Amino acid sequence: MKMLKYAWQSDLHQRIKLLRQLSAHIPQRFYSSKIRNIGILAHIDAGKTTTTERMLFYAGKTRALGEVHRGNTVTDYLTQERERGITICSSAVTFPWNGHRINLLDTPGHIDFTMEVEQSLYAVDGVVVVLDGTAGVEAQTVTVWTQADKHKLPRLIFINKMDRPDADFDKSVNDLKAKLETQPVCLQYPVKSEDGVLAINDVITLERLSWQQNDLGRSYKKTKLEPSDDQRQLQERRNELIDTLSGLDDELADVVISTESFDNVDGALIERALRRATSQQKVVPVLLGSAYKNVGIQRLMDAVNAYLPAPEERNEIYDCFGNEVAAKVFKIVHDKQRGPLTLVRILRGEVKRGMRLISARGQAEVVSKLYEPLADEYREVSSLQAGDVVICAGLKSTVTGDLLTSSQSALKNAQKRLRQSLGTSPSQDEEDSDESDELFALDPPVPDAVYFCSIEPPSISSQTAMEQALRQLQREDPSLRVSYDAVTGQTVLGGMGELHMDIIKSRILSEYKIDVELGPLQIAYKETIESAAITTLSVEKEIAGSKQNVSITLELVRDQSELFSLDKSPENMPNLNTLRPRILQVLRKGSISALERGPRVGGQVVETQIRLHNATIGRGTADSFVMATAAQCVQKLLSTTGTRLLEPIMALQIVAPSERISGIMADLSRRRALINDVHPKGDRNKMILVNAPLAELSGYSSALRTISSGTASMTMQPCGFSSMNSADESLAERRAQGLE
Ligand SMILES: Nc1nc2c(ncn2[C@@H]2O[C@H](COP(=O)(O)OP(=O)(O)OP(=O)(O)O)[C@@H](O)[C@H]2O)c(=O)[nH]1
Repeated sequence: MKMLKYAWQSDLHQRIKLLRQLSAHIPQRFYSSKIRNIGILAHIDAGKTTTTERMLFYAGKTRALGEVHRGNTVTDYLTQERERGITICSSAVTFPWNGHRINLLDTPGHIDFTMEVEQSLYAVDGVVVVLDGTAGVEAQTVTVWTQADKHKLPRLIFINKMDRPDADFDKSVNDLKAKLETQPVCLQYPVKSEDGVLAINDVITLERLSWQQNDLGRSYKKTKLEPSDDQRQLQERRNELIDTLSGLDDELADVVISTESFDNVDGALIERALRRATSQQKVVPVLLGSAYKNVGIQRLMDAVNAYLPAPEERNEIYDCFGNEVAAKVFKIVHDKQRGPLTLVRILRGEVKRGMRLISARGQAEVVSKLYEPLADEYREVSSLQAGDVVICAGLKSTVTGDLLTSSQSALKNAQKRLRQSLGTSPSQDEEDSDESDELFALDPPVPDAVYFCSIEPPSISSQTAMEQALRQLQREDPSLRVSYDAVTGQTVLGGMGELHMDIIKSRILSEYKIDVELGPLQIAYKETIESAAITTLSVEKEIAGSKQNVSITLELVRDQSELFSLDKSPENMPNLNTLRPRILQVLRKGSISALERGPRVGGQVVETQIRLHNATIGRGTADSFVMATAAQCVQKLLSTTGTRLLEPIMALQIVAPSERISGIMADLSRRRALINDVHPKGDRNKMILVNAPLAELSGYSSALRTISSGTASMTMQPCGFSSMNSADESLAERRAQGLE
């Protein structure tokens, strides 16, 4: 079975063997219009894994149909995934289809793993978004859609679960327009027989497609529709499709104008126009089916070949790199013998063995070896081209999400061109890494941690090994935060949720053989100052016979534009002008480090700017002393001025029968929730859109089940941080101290 599971496999050979199936292994001469690198994205439980299973089956890659509820699917291969019936880490499968090779990444739909989805998008050229036909566009659909937007990825929609009696195709299509503001073009419509069996009317061919169930949907019948109301309606829909496309495509428009009729437009011409319009993201083709009942999957695969772009067709957003090398790290895997292997999608240029690559963060690395995963062996190669996915050995500090280029100047030039194309003004301080990162905007944003917990090794002797494991895991998964609490002496993990932490724990056990203990999960509050404050700290010490002397004046102000700035008032400028850039960097680093842990609950201090008024540094004073004094000065300011707590807020979408709504709302109001909207959803249901503090939502899904007698469904995702009243703050503080 050919598949790629690049997340947790410890055996290098196995991993490479599987990796070869991603597009990288296609030698340049075959590497062409016949490859499709696609991602499959959806809200949790929409049916991605079931759809992928069918694709593998019909492509002849598996002999039996895997089912999520039986725990025997190909892509959900981890014990945790199979037990829980959900996808946790991206996995990729490859299969041939009608002379093409489709490399498909199945991504997690659970909110804890949004970062995983984000990384995968750097490796694909197009996306299939799966909707649950009974639910339409859901919360996580909007999230993944926005991610695909950011990557400018052409998309297809597959409206799944159309076998279910409560599925509503038109509602899902309307949702696409209303909630995703996209232009869907329906290539198919559902038809159901009297006994509820799903078939599909094909708009382009005017055929009815009916799947045979005695061969698990391997074959399907195409019947030309005889003149009838159905046929006329479908013809009208075909005309509408041509009309829409001819407004977007010159070739089609020319034919329509010259023949003065829609009837003479053949299917191939429509498909070509559709391909161009999809690639340019002017339209999104919509298909439908039922993965579970084996209906419609082959046509979805046909559509992937027909309408989603080949790698070579989708590079324009990386034009800012010209002919220079640009490559994106989308996954790091660790191998015991060979160390970190970096999976890279080459966006522009050619990556060569021995090449020096620079990350957008300014770190230089040398690619010691370059592998093209080919045939049954991974094969060392000397170079690979744009569009390929390759494995680089030797990159030591690169992290998932890094952008690599061939030189600092290539990076700067690309940044300049990107700025121009984005229409943003040049940075005043080109050296300021925070700012250039922001301008470059090619790094995936790392979501804020909303939970944290302590992590302890089984014995002191395995502390170093645990720290090493965490460092490696962090390179792979930037949404995992690791810090050290100097007060308790504990290592602290920050992350996206309970599942995220659980997975980290089980990875440390399975991959590093350390049985770590996690402390209770706690909410990751942030802190912010209430009002501006200024202070001067002068420290003088003798260390190893050398006199250390620093006097520094810092101010804290409420401002989230920059973390650190210079007070450029006339009285301070003469002093600041005497400070070397290196010393400024040291002062900056030291004072910013103190914002990592606020005085109240150890939360990150945000929306706070440190302003340097002046600094006097004695001759021979060590940088480390300057840095520590700057940090101390900020700590002093924070504890004297005091901070307010900010708590993580979750956005919830709750759907329940109308008669249950009042009970749910009453419960929500006890949870300090803010109801944003309540609107009808279908004939019998209502949807509540609400923001509520994470602290009030512990065990909420089971509470909701009880209140609604199991009739309500819910999604939630982090939507920012909000201030709290004093009573809630004190409660949070007591909880953080373990007093509640
Ligand atoms: N009736 C019906 N059920 C389906 C269909 N497709 C999937 N399901 C069921 O829906 C549930 C979720 O399916 P999955 O394939 O795991 O969904 P997913 O999107 O991969 O879920 P995550 O990976 O956890 O995000 C399973 O119980 C499937 O059997 C369908 O077409 N019709």
